[in-house]
Amino acid sequence: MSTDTKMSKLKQLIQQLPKAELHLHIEGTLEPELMWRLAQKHNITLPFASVEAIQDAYQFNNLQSFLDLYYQGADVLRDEDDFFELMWAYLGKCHEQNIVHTEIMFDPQTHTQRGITYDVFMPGFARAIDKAKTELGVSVYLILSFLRHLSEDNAIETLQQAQPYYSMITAVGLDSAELHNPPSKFQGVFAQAALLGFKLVAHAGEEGPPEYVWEAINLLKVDRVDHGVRSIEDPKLMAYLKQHQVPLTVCPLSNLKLCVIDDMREHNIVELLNDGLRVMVNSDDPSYFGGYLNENFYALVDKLDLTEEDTVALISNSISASFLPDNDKQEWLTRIQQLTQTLRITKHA
Ligand SMILES: Nc1ncnc2[nH]cnc12
Ligand SMILES: [Zn+2]
Repeated sequence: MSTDTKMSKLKQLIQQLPKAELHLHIEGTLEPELMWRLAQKHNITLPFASVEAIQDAYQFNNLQSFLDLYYQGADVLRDEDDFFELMWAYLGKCHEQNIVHTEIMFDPQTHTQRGITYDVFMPGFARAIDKAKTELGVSVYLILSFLRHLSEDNAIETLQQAQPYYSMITAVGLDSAELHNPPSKFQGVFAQAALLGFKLVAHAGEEGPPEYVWEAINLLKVDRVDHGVRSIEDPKLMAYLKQHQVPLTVCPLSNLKLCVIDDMREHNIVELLNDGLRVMVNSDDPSYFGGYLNENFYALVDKLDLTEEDTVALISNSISASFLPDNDKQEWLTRIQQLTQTLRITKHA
């Protein structure tokens, strides 16, 4: 079989296998077309002359340069229908890409800080999630994510304001500008969230040092680390992550777009996988980074010679590292194995 045929068969396998996505910011799925349409709907003047000009502005040199545009973009989200449309568009993508389960982060403070309350965005999200469950068969958990450039007191207030919606929320998370905002700053609010029964995740080791990953584990007691790619700089941390099978929700196109790496060929995801860590592929902010989940996988096939075995392991990890109940995980893992046998590219004797 030629290399091209093998690569295209692998891409078919990626498309066809059921997958979970565990690191996705709903505000990061706002496509330029929807941003443009909502700006017109609400009479908002954008600093862009056209949809193409928005797209052209998506050139970043670090996390902060992206965050500036991302928070500005989110300003077009004003009423319940806007949040419905945003969520519904992403869940339609999930259906197209065979993402059967997704654990979605949302940033309440991005909205409450501009006077948009939980009573606006949560019902919009709920409507889209219910519709996707019945019409598309996509299952959704929500992760309330705190903005780490704001204070811990503000995070505590944000957690309290969410109280009427606790039953819709599975976990809390930590995102935004990582450097100079270490996990230790949020120890109190994470302890409160744990007492309330929420699962815990935090971005760490994206731009920040391995020390931040240690803090997320030891001080915040997270169940998963978002990104975590800089863990590779600390052998003791690598050994810990392997021993405890702490999931790292890795986002290849994001790392490339935000200059965490200079070239996809340098990405360490396959190395982390081969070192025995529980890593999987995610899209982070697909509208801004040039691709949804499958496009992230395709980039690895094209640039990192991803094998069939690696692919199946990454996809299986997306299920096993999810917050789904164990019996659901088992069903999906069995389904992945069965389908892999049927669709097998490399035939073994
Ligand atoms: N990649 C990322 N890192 C930190 N905060 C984010 N918010 C949205 N995407 C993010
Ligand atoms: Zn992220």
